[in-house]
Amino acid sequence: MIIHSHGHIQTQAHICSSYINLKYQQQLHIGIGIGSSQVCLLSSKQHKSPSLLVFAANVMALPMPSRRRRNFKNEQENLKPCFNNKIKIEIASSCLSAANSLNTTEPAPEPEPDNDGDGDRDRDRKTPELNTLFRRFWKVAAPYWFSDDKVQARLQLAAVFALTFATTGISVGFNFLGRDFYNALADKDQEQFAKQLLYYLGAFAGGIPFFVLRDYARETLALRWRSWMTKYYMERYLKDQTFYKIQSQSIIDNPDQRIVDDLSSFTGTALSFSLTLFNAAVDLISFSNILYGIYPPLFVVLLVYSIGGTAISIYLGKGLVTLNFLQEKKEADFRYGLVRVRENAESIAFYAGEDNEMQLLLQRFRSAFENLTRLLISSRNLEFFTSGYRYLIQILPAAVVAPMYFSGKIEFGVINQSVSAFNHILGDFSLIVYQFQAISAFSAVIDRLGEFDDVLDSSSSKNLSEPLEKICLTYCSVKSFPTSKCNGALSPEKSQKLLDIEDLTLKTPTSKATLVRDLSLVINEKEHLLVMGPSGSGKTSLLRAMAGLWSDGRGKITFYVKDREETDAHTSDVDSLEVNSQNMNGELTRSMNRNSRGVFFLPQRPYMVLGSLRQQLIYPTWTEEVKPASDAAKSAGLVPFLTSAQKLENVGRKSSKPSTDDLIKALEDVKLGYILPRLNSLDTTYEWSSVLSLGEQQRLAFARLLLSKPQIVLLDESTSALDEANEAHLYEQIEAAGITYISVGHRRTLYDFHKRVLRISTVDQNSSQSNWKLEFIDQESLYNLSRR
Ligand SMILES: Nc1ncnc2c1ncn2[C@@H]1O[C@H](COP(=O)(O)OP(=O)(O)OP(=O)(O)O)[C@@H](O)[C@H]1O
Repeated sequence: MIIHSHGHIQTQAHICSSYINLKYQQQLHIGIGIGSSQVCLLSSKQHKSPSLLVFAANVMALPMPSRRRRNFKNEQENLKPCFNNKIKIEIASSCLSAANSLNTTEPAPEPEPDNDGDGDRDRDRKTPELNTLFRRFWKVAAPYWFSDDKVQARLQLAAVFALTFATTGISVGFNFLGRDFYNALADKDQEQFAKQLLYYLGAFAGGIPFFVLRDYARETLALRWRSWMTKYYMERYLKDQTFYKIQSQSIIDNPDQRIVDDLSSFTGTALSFSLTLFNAAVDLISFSNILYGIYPPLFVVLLVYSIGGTAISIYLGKGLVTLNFLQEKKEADFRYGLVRVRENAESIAFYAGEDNEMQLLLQRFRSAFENLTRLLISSRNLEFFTSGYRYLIQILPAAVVAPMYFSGKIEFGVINQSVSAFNHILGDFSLIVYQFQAISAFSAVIDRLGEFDDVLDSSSSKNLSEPLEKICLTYCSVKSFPTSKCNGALSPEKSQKLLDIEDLTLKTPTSKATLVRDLSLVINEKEHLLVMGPSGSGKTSLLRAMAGLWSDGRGKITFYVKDREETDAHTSDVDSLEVNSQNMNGELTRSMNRNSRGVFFLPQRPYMVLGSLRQQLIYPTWTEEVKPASDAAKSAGLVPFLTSAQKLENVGRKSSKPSTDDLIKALEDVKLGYILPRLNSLDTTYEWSSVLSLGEQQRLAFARLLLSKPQIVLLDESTSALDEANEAHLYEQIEAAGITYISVGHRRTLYDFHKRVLRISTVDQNSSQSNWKLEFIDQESLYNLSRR
């Protein structure tokens, strides 16, 4: 069986294969051949199975990574017969070989044009099931109410409910006051009328503060809830390099919008909806009694009317959830497009790319506009119904009760009372009809946040897309030189060793193309290494693997570094901290280790944080204490969970934060002292990536490095924007600081600062030969060469 599909399915099939790999490696082998433009999912001819066909068809149909996982779980049921029959299907890792061997592939059809690049996904999007929505709602909403802040949260919630209860009581009181007021009016009883008027005014004065306080308490609680959720989501987003995985693998759209807008509307709406429901329940009980007491058939008519109305509005508005979901996404895409223009203002201005930008932005806006038009049409159709529903019945209670008034069975005020009670109950029964648009928008928010939550969870537990075999990254914490031992064996030469790479084969995360094959290498202290090779051969990727960002492949990378925390202790132990695919907790420690364990990384593109020059310099080794933004915030008592993050982050760093003098010296060491007079102080904030030249930004990055004083640093073309004199100066500085470095670069001038060169060539995917060569750099012959 061969199934063809578009290129974008490659990853999906691949992830499924990884999933099978993890779960059913022993029982199941599936042949997945991935061609450059198509996917072939093969079963061996002698083991045809309808279940496998179903599975294969579903793999092809899956639209998004998150849904892919969910849907695929269901397919396990379909696949069970295959496992039971012990069908053997082969996992082919190479797509080309499978596609070529079959030689029966058909060209993939041209994809339809797509406005925002996500058309397929958008078109495939279905209205979520009600139970999925409920599950997601609970998953997103529950953690706060069981968190450290739960006592305060529950107390505030109780207060809000009590105030809501009080306001319902006040409404019932107004209903009776209204009845007596109109009775006095109809009886032309002036004295009674004046008395009722006074009661009315008194009730207003006493009752209205309850309404105001209820709203204030609700909004304060919503803000507190949102603050906690924001921190909770940001922590999970930033932990374990999840932000990097989400971005580099395009797992979900606009996580930033989900953290900012969706969380805000989720907390606000969830609270107001729960109160509305509570209010409606209390209201219903109170006013049902009144209405039922006046005329029971009126109550029954109302019940039938509202149940019918709810059913029709659900039918008419069922597409609104998806449209609202897409609207949020498209608006966020458009806003992100504008942010990119702001961030890349200079490059766009140099290119004079305004017209293209305008075109791209318009395309995004048009996509949002088209969806909004569809949303408006659906809302309009629903509105026809809800308006009719709302007004059609307005005169019913008066019309039904009037004959009783004419026959003298009830007083005039009772007509007013019945209309008021009727409207209250109608409102309570018709919550879904009246609030349908808000409910559908809220459902979209739940769906987006639930999806995000699932992704964050899968990232922090076990990433299903990660294969069983992967690179093992280890930090061996050496507490004292030179008598250290590792794994029980005394090993004097290990005292010098900083990095050991054993049989490393590195692959790209998505296409799984091999970049480096069977690399073995040891770096001792001061044995600076230069990594060279053609563009795209995998030099940066090698550093990515060392930094723990990429882990596809096999082999072992071990850092032997003095733990900063224990540098002062001078014990003679070695503590090995292994991080591998089997160890979920180890996974969590991977990025923390690198930062706190004397391994530093300077990326190819200098990164300037949003903040002052001081914050630039201490990044990422230390953080500034968070101060309340204003006195008002201080006096209002800032919620505790918004200040604790910094303290946590600084745990494990014993080296004290550099003083202002240290920072100035570091700037002077990288020849950046001249920028200080331009600024008022180290605490002035600028848009640094626009204010500093690229070379200055690179020098600033070296100042960070000198302040942090790691034992080993990975430099990815970190001096590419500098002149040779500045480059030499920076290398001298880090050499003098005792930092061992591994540099990636193309320039011949870099030979002067390194002892060895690792040459990586572009890998031949069809051969099994290693693609690297390690050479010593003969400084003397280089010197002679340069003199000639
Ligand atoms: N996220 C990714 N997913 C899949 N492939 C990637 C990803 N990022 C980079 N690649 C590919 O991996 C290969 C190696 O990239 P890498 O950045 O390591 O190259 P390099 O040798 O550092 O190149 P240069 O000298 O141009 O900086 C390239 O073919 C690149 O297209």
